[in-house]
Amino acid sequence: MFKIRTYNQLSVRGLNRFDREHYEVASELPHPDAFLLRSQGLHQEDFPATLKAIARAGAGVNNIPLERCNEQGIVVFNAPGANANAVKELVLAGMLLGSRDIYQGMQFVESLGPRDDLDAYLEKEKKRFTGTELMGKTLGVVGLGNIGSLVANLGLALGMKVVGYDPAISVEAAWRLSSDVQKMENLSSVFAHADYVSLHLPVLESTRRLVGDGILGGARNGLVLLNFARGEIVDHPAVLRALDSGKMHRYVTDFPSAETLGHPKVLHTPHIGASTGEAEDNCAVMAADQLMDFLENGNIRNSVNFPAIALPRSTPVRLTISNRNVPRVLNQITAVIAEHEINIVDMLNQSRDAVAYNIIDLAEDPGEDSLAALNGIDEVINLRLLGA
Ligand SMILES: NC(=O)C1=CN([C@@H]2O[C@H](COP(=O)(O)OP(=O)(O)OC[C@H]3O[C@@H](n4cnc5c(N)ncnc54)[C@H](O)[C@@H]3O)[C@@H](O)[C@H]2O)C=CC1
Ligand SMILES: O=C(O)C(=O)COP(=O)(O)O
Repeated sequence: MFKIRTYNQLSVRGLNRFDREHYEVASELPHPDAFLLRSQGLHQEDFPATLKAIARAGAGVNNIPLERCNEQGIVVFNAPGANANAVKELVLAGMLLGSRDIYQGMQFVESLGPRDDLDAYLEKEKKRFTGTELMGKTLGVVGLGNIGSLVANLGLALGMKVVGYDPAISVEAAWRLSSDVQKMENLSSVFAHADYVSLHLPVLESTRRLVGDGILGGARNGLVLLNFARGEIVDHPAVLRALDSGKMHRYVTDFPSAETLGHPKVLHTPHIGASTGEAEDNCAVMAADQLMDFLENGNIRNSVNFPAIALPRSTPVRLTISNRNVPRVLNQITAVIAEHEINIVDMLNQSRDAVAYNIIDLAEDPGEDSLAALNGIDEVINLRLLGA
């Protein structure tokens, strides 16, 4: 029986992927094999010794202490692309909120009590809410991954000119991207060319407060900045300065902060980019399927800290071993197995940065002694014996 501890609201369709004969799935579950979660912050959380994997039913993994997971051999999965369309559609709403005074106009209408001259009054006052059109303007997209590539193509469909910047664009994202998207060499060029800039990059040490005074100083006047990525990517005091000076027209963000709340030119949504039924289903189903394949077969798909690896089962006895990625560990592993006179039927070894991972199908059960010897190899982080 595998135990999955859940956090946050997860789609029932995703949770139903786990067959309850073999999986116990609940919040507050002791001795879990895996966590399944959305934005729950884990940085302050101790990990139980039983924990083997964490599946993030979403894209961003800044809520998970990856360094600690690497040290403890915990495999972290995410669900790339599963909520991308939901975010793209909210960005469209954000662009319209930034170009037309929809929100302010609605607030104005709501503030009116019943009055006989309502029509005449609205016709007189509507000049306060004149906006601009998206067509013909330039959209800059920073980060052209699963979400950014959809947003860039959307901009073209709206009749915008689109420029983009991504220093490490993946081959799949490049295939998705229209050739009409103009490539920029750096972040400053995006801001120098664009009327609207939409951020779709992860928060990393290198991207924290990336959008600050320097970048904003070189931006086009009247910039609308859209942040549906993470609040930490933007230097909020710098954004407020740009709004107050008139350099920036609107800041539209899915990440409310104490600094930006209450500013009349900031439009906040409560981190709902991925909050659609469809995205919640897609994310939870993808995360659950990846977890099950890992727990049952040791295969790894869409991990953010371990290599991608999958081997069809060739025998009922499978060993998986995580080790530090240094020379001669594989030799030691195969030597221990040979010393115990067990035949290796099939095996696969992959590495990623400081970690290596092995799937080894054996002709017979290895027994306690050989498992202890394998565990005793200095560089082995952890080991699992999977039955049929
Ligand atoms: N508002 C919400 O509810 C949601 C927010 N997000 C946020 O959006 C981010 C992006 O999501 P996806 O597109 O699915 O991720 P992704 O991994 O498919 O794409 C991210 C792209 O950013 C690029 N990148 C990295 N550093 C960069 C830099 N310094 N400048 C420009 N590009 C850079 C990467 O090369 C990659 O192509 C997530 O990391 C998450 O923080 C994601 C989903 C929902
Ligand atoms: O997928 C992401 O990175 C998100 O920000 C979505 O977060 P959520 O799953 O809605 O809490």
